[in-house]
Amino acid sequence: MDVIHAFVLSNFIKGGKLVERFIKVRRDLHRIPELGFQEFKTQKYLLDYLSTLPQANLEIKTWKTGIFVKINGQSPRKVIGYRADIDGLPITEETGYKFQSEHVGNMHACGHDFHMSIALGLITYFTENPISDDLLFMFQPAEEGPGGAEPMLKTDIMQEWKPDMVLALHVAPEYPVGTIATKEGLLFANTSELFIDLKGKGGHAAYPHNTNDMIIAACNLVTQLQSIVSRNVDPLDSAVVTVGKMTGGTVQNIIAEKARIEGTIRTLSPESMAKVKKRLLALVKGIEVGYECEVTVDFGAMYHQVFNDATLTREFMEFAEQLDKVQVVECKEAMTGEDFGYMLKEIPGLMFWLGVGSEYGLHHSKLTPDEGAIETAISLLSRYIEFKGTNDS
Ligand SMILES: CC(=O)N[C@@H](CCC[C@H](N)C(=O)O)C(=O)O
Repeated sequence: MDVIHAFVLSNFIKGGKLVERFIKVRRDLHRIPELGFQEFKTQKYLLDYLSTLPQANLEIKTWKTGIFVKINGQSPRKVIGYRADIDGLPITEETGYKFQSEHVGNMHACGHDFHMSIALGLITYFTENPISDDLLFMFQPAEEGPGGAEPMLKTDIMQEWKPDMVLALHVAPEYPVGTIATKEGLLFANTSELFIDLKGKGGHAAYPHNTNDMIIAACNLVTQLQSIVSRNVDPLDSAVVTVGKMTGGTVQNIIAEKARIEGTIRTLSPESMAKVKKRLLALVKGIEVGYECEVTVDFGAMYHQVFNDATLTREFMEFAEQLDKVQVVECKEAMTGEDFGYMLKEIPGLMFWLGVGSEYGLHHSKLTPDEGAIETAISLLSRYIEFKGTNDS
C-alpha cells in the first residue's frame, strides 16, 4: 500500500507542482485575512477553488462563513474528519512579503493561511484518489475569537456528517520544517478571555483629591493580577494571566473617569481556571472598595483544553516516524488555546504542531513560516488518512 501511495503521491506532486500549487493558494489567502465570522472573501476563495475539483464524490455545505466538505468514500464504514481554521488577526503586517495582506490592520499571523492551503491540498488529493471511508473537511471560522468550533459542532450538518475521528494541525515557528510535535493527552491549555471595565470619578488634573482616578486603579489591578499565578496557583501546576491591552482616560490634563483592561487566562485544567477566576474576582472587589469605583468583569470566550486521544496519537507518531524527511518530537503541553479542544471533547482524535521554522513567533507582525512545510503536511496526512481509511475497522 505504501509503495502505491508513494507512486500516486509523487504523481500528484508532479515534480514540484504540488508545492507550487498550494504555495500559490497559501499566498492568495495570505493577502485577504479577515477577522472571526467576517471571513467572506476567504469563504468565497475556498468555494471557488472547490468548484474547480471533480464534483462526483463531493458534497459541500456552508455554515456562516465556514464550510463543510464531504468526500464520499467507495464503501464507507466510518468518517474521518479534518479541521482547518480560517480567520486572521488584528495585526498590521511587517513581513515585507510581495503578497502582503491587502486588508491593512489584519494579518494571517497564526498560520491559518497554511492550515487552509494544506486542507485544500488534501481535498484535492482525495477527490482524485478516493478511499473507502468518507472524509469530512471543516473550514472553521473565528478560532482566534469568539470561537467557531463549538457552534459548528452543534449544527445539523455536523450531526448528520459527524466524524468518528478528527485531526488538525497548527504551525509551529519554533520547529524546523520536517518536524511534527505532539503528545498524548493534554496538548493545549484551557483559555478564557478577560475584559475588565473600571469606572470612577474623573476631573481636573490639578484636583486629584476630588476624583477617583481609574488610571491608578487599573495600574494597581494589573500589578495585583500578577500575584494570582505566583501566590494562588500550585507551583507544580501552571497558569498564565496576561494583560494584552490597557486603555483609559482622554487627554493629558484630565483625570481618567474610565479605564479598560483586556487579557487572557490560561490554565492546565478547568478546576485551575475556576480558581484563578475566583481569585481575580476577589482582587477586583478589593479595588472597588479601595478606589471607590465600579468594576465589571467579562470573561468573554472560553476554550476547552486540547486533549489528544492516547491510542490515536501514539499510532500517528509511530506512523510519522517511519516516513523519510519527518522528525517526530514528543513535546510538552503549551499555554496556547484552541477551540479544536471542543471537537476533541466529543470526538476522539489529535492535534499536532507542524514545524515551519520562523524567527518570529505566532501572533507576530513578522511571522514568515517556511512554505516547505505545506508539502510535509500534505504528504504525511494523505498517507496517514489513507492508512486509517483502509486499515482500520
Ligand atoms: C493557537 C493560538 O494562538 N490560539 C489563540 C486562541 C485565542 C483564544 C481566546 N481569544 C483567548 O485569548 O483566550 C491563543 O491566543 O492561544
